Amino acid sequence: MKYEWQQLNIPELNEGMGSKAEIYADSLTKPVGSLGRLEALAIELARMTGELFPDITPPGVIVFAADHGIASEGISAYPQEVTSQMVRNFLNGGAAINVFSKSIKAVLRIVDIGVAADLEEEEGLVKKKIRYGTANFYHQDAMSREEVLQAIDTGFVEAKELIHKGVNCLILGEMGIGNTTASSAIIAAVTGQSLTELVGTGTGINNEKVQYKQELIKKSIEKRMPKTEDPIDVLMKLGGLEIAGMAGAMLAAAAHRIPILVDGFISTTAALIATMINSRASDYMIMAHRSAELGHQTLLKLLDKEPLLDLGMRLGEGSGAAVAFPILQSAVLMLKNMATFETAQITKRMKEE
Ligand SMILES: Cc1cc2ncn([C@H]3O[C@H](COP(=O)(O)O)[C@@H](O)[C@H]3O)c2cc1C
Ligand SMILES: O=C(O)c1cccnc1
Repeated sequence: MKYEWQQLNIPELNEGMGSKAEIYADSLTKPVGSLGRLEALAIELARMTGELFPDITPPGVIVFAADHGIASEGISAYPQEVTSQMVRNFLNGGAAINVFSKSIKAVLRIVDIGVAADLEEEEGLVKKKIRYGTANFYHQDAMSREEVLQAIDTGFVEAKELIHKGVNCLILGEMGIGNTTASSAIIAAVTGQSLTELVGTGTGINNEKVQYKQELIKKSIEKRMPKTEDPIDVLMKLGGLEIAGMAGAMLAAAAHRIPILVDGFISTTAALIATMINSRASDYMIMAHRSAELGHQTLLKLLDKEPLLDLGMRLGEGSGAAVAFPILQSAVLMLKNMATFETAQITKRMKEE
């Protein structure tokens, strides 16, 4: 054991605080249960943080960028260079995640964990490149075992730093052309679920290409033979560096009782990996939205998690989670700032016969 996250002690949920939040929510000036899922969220957040009125601001958004060798098989609607071009866009403030991060006053970090191009020093760019993209997993392992460990650790350290700076809720995002292919492959390898339920259109490929993508993943899994129960082996065989980084960051958040707002298909794949590394990590995850990417539905069912939103989004970058953050904040403020029946002198619910 070389890395902190390999022997992580993730605290149990604080059930006592959850019960307190439940009782307190019923004392607020509204019919019992009338704020629906917001009430459940307030209880979940109390369990996670161990506080009745947790402060989940400021949120932190870490976008990990990395390339995928499998992109050379033509499984994306966009070419590989879009990854590095989008990193520049993130740094210039022009991407969707910039806009949404700003509106929730998030601390935003962009991490080059494996882009297949040299990026110039620039303010806001965290340069932690482990390699210039993964290898094409149809022909060879995506990376070495040590590179997987380094990538997870990079995410872990990055998230820990943000948490020490005061970030109280964590959103992970990614940029990496070809990463829906890596994600579908990972989920198929781990769950054995049929590829027809896991492979979608990603950035917008046609049906013929989707079939080719399925076939390519099937053959690659047969060739690489990832060890189903070993998340490190799965990442080593299939990639990618940004998925490993996101998983590491999730582990850091869980260890610090920081709620994780999970974005779409790629983020949830990282959530699956983090949960395989440490099953308690899942206790600290709230699924922000249902991505329109086909496999996300299947994955959410497997993880037994219900997302907050369903807006037909299929972007990644952490965008859906950033859009969902105000819902979490509403849940916190409901509990913290509403009057109780007692303080507002309102007559309580009648007893039924
Ligand atoms: C301009 C642009 C911005 C993006 N932002 C996120 N993605 C998303 O699309 C990619 C995955 O889809 P596929 O597997 O089909 O390549 C990832 O980079 C993901 O973050 C983008 C894709 C593009 C083209
Ligand atoms: O849901 C996602 O994360 C997603 C979907 C399609 C393309 N990129 C990301």
